[in-house]
Parts: sequence; structure tokens; C-alpha cells
Amino acid sequence: MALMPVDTALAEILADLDPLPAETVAIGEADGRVLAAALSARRSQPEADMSAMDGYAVASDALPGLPARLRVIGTSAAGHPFQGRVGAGEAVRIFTGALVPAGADTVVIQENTSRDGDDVTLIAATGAGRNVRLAGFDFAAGGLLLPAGHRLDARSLMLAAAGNLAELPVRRRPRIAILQTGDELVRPGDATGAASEVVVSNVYGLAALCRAAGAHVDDLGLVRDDMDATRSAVRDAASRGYDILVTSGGASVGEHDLIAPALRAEGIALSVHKIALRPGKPLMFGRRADLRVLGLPGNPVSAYVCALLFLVPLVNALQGAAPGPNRRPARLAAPVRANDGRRDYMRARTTPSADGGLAVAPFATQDSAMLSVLAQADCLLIREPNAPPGEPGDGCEIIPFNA
Ligand SMILES: Nc1nc2c(c(=O)[nH]1)N[C@H]1C(S)=C(S)[C@@H](COP(=O)(O)OP(=O)(O)OC[C@H]3O[C@@H](n4cnc5c(N)ncnc54)[C@H](O)[C@@H]3O)O[C@H]1N2
Ligand code: MOO
Repeated sequence: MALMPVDTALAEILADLDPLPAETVAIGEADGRVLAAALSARRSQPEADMSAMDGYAVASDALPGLPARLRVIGTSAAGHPFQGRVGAGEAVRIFTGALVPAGADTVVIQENTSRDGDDVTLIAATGAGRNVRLAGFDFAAGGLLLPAGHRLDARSLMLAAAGNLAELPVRRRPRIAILQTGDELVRPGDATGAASEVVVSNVYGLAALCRAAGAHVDDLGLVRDDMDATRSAVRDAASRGYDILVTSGGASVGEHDLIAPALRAEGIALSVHKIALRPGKPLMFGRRADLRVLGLPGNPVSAYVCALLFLVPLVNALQGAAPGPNRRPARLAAPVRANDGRRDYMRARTTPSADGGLAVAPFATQDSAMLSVLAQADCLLIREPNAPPGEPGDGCEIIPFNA
């Protein structure tokens, strides 16, 4: 059977998908959430012309020439504006963040003045607007601050707060359940030294990726290689209102690989099963009503790569965010062999290149069980199906892990 191309599989996984409902959260709780609607400013920033420096507010067109001796008629401090008007021959002592008084259009920094009782002498020229932040220069009331689908981060939260927004409309967090299958599996710390044991690693990486993408994740535990146990774990997860059920292991073709038949037996129609991908060929995807099921291979590197390529995009899309992952251009730092018919995502490391871009070298060992190599890698080097051999300096594309 021909393997499904990676892009077809992703399109299938993201097909017929409406973002989850919107909910309102306090701005202090909104880090990492995705906006369900565009945010408009509820005030202008600043509301009125504001000083950017400590000094003296004056009318630039009424300065008599330098040095100019002016009468200080009052003070404007942040939160304590001067109520009067600045006229010819006058100045107002002003501080950073204070409103520029009526009549003044510029602020002379105090380093360019000398103070003598109620008078101040300006010793440097100034021009209209100098050291003044005009009303609305950052943003205006009613103006667009952030678009729907934007993932809130430190910078956008500061912007929303400055726009006087205390509560933000965000998409509900996708709820994800993770099952790991295999008779050989034990939890970290539980390995007894028995040769056949394998310590589970997948759930920790998958959960970290999903949580970073805004999901709520439940680790539903380990399932033995037994049809009844597998079906009952799937049935239990399906009954608990999750948006996504992720399985790891049991995806391949051996007698102990029970996930596909168990999912089918539980009424989950598989629209993806085996794709032209390395690592991750046995990936499967199916749906039953609103439950989406992603069956990942058990090999840890395969599970991680499949999560990056399919699970995280699904989590993003359910929140109305761009699915990703984004590719970046780079240049090969080492030769690569011709590729076969599967798209290859090679574990690789980048270094800055002479032209200001990135040079990328794949690790010599690409086994899909090697977590040490995955941990040292900082990106995946993409090799298209049937790509010819590549030489150092050739253009290529990568998926950075910390994009
Ligand atoms: N005859 C064939 N054999 C295999 C094929 C194939 O096409 N024909 N595909 C290979 C490929 S590609 C992959 S990838 C693996 C994936 O198989 P499974 O999804 O069935 O994975 P398992 O057999 O359950 O486990 C593989 C490996 O990973 C370890 N494992 C499993 N779960 C975890 C976990 N949660 N944390 C850490 N490690 C885990 C497991 O102990 C095995 O060592 O199949 C190839 N075979
Ligand atoms: O494609 Mo498997 O995913 O070799 O490890």
C-alpha cells in the first residue's frame, strides 16, 4: 500500500475543524492562551501629551533666544498635572510621565538648564515636540491591538494591559489524554534492572509539547499489550470528554500492535495510517464525533517528531492559532545522502554561518530510539522524498526546536 504523504496526512488531521469555544480569562491568567477575538484598545496611550524626560515644559515658539531666562510657574509630575497654561517667558518644572501643560509643546531636559530660585535658564536649543510623547502615539482608543488567533506572550500581555483590558477572550484549552502501551514499560524510577524493561519517556515529552501549546494534559497511564485492556482504556478515555486522545506504541504491524484494531473496534474511523515519513511511518489518525485520536509510534524519537509535526499543529488549530511548525532556510554544513521515498526529518544541529544564516549538520546516527541524539539536536533537517544527495553549502530547510 502506498504511504500517505506527510502534507496529506496533516491536511487530513486538520480537516473539518472548528476552533474550541471562547471563554474569558483574567489578564493575569492569560499567558500562553490564544485570542478568540481581536483586541481593541479601551484607551489611548498616552491619553494626552506626556513628557518623556525630566526637565522644563515650554512653548517652543515663545523662546526669546539662548540663553533664555524663564519664570517657573508650577510643577507637573506623573499623576499630578499642572492645571494652568504656559505662556511666553514661562516654564513648568516637569517630570517623566507627567502631562505636558497647555501652552507648552516641548520639554527641555534639566541637564540643558540652570535653575536659580523661581527662574530657569535654558542653555540649549529645542524644537516643537522634542521629548514629548503625543496623545495616542503608541495606540489610539478603539484601534486594533492584537488579532484573533494570536498567542498571548509577555509582550502582548503588556500591550493588552496598557490598553485597559482586564479580561481577555481566549479559546478553551484543548483537553488531551495520553495512553502509553507496551508490556515492557515501567515508570521512571521503577526500573528494577530486568533486561526487558523499557522506561517510559514519551508521555513526558508529549505532555510538555502540548502544555507549551496551551493544552491541558492528563497522563492516563500504561496499558498492557492486550486487546481487552487496550479497548477498555480507549473507551474510558473516549467517555471523558477529551478533545484529543493520544496513544503511543503498538502502532506497527506486529501481533502485539493492537492500537489500530482496538480503535476501529471502538468505532474510531482511521483516515490516516502509515505515512511517507521517517521517523514516524506508523502514525495513525482517526475521529469519532468530536474526539480526535492520534496514534503515535512507540519509538521515542518517532513519537516526538510526530507530536511536533501533527499533535502540536492540531492543538494550535483547535485554539484558532496558526498550526505550524514553520520551516526556516539553512545551508548544509555536511554532505547528505540521496533520500528514499519517505520525507526524512533528521536530527541536526545548527551553527551560525559566514553569510549570517544557519549552517546545519545532521547527526551521524539517526536511529529513532536515540534520545541522547534528540536531546543534543536543536532542529530537524528536512529531506524531501527522493531528494538527490546534498553537498555542504546547498540550501535546505529546517524546523528549529526553539522557534
Ligand atoms: N515489520 C515491521 N516492523 C516495524 C515497522 C514496519 O513497518 N514493519 N515499522 C517500524 C517503525 S518505523 C517504527 S517507528 C516502530 C514503531 O512501532 P510501534 O508503534 O508498534 O512501537 P512499539 O513496538 O510499541 O515500540 C517501539 C519501541 O519503543 C519503545 N516504547 C514504546 N512505548 C514507549 C514509551 N511510552 N516510552 C519510551 N519508549 C517506548 C518500545 O519499548 C520499543 O522499544 O515499529 C517498527 N517496526
Ligand atoms: O519510522 Mo520509525 O518511526 O523508523 O522509527
